[in-house]
Amino acid sequence: MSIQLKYPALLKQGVAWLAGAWVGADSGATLTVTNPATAQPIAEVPLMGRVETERAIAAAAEPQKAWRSLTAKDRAARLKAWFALIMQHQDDLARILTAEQGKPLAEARGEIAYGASFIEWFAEEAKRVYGEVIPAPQGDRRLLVLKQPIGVTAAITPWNFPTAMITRKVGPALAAGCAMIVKPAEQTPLSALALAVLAEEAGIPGGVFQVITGDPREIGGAICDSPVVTKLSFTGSTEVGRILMRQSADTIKKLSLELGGNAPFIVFDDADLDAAVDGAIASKYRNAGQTCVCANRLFVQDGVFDAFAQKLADRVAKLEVGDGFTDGITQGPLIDEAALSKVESHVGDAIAKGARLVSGGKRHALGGTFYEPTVLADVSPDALMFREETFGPVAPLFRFKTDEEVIELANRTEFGLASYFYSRDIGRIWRVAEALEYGMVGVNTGIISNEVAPFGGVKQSGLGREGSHHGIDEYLEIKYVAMAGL
Ligand SMILES: NC(=O)c1ccc[n+]([C@@H]2O[C@H](COP(=O)([O-])OP(=O)(O)OC[C@H]3O[C@@H](n4cnc5c(N)ncnc54)[C@H](O)[C@@H]3O)[C@@H](O)[C@H]2O)c1
Ligand SMILES: O=CCCC(=O)O
Repeated sequence: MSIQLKYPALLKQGVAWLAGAWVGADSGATLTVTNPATAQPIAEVPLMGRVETERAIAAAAEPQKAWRSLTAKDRAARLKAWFALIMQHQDDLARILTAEQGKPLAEARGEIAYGASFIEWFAEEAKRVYGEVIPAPQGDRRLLVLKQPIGVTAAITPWNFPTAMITRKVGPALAAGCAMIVKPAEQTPLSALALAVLAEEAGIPGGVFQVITGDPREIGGAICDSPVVTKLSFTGSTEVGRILMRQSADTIKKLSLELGGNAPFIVFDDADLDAAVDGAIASKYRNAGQTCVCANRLFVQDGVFDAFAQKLADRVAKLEVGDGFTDGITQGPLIDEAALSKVESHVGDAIAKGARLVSGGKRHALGGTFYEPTVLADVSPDALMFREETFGPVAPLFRFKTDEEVIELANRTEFGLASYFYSRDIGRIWRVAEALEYGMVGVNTGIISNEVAPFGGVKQSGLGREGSHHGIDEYLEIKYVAMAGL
């Protein structure tokens, strides 16, 4: 299938970006990347493993030293050049993203701009890595705090945001003076490789940014085992996050883990219901519900439950499902058959436990991995979708009566990534925002992500923060220098 690019060099076939060269796997083996909307193959990428990963790690060590020796201003200039190239090729990058991931083209364009914003933001932050001078307890001393790059780093990223989940890591890593090896998800490596094409054009040295594709266990194992890699940043499921954390124990690697969520979306009876419906549509159905910060459980207060359910169903009926390349489409396919089966089983389980189907509820007539945008009412807290991320276009509505009850329900999960609520009572807003055990809280909004704010979770949703001025600290070590005898 041809993706029809203005700049066809962005679509790499059979090669990955290792040690400043476009190379295949040693074995010559490849993985096929398919379009989830059509099940048609798009491209082949190398099936690399441990040996190629070890080569990439070795190839990063010396270039990282040279990169960290550049002035922050010089690193910032290369990152800004990269940002400009990404935005110049926004349309092509969006087409590659839609082809391999399935999201509607308009959403893919949005992801490219969102992804690029992390490169621009951290280009600026590179120049603001300040140290400290601490007042000393002895007169002959001066106590200094320096911040230095942590060294060679690695990133393992998911398929749901094939561009932004990479740039949110590479931006701060390179700004801080680190090198980074990226392993994208098997389903969506083409966006990562396209970023590498533009990084090379922006003058980012080959060993400083590398993209290797292939076997997750082998590549992840080699990264975790390596004492040269001092930091691993992972975005993906909590299950794989746990594996990587265990594997990183022997080398005491610094970790950033952006893991799964189970976001509550609470509508109180004093909410602006139309605004709450807008927020629910944005939060729940973006990327067909395949977002770690997607509303997973919608709690609606008794007095407005039926009105909210009706308004939401009316809006859901207007969503257009189809191939992301078709004009007007607002919901693409799910990524694969496993994702579709999970959604089906969650819906079946909720209905078996007493939920009422308001709209949707089955595979879409288009076939493939398309699923109807779905609303379920009066879902029981015993349902699977109360405990697990559904990761699909299903809005389960749970009924509640009091603030205390909903806060307990919202916090009854091991996850703690994003949460949302709608209310116009300022006292309630403060109380609920403080009581929610989540890393992020959206008040009267369903969209909270941007490059200037700290993104991340508490509990088993992960460790560390990405974006904002905090994001660069994940790639810096603090060094204390005591200067005595002055
Ligand atoms: N918190 C966040 O910022 C955030 C963002 C996006 C997605 N997510 C989460 O990611 C999940 C969906 O993404 P997914 O299905 O791609 O997750 P996943 O954990 O299956 O895969 C993520 C990445 O890990 C790799 N991987 C899988 N097994 C591995 C192993 N044993 N060793 C090393 N690498 C391995 C995959 O190849 C992929 O690159 C959801 O749970 C979602 O909530 C979280
Ligand atoms: O899926 C997780 C990332 C989504 C976001 O950055 O808003």
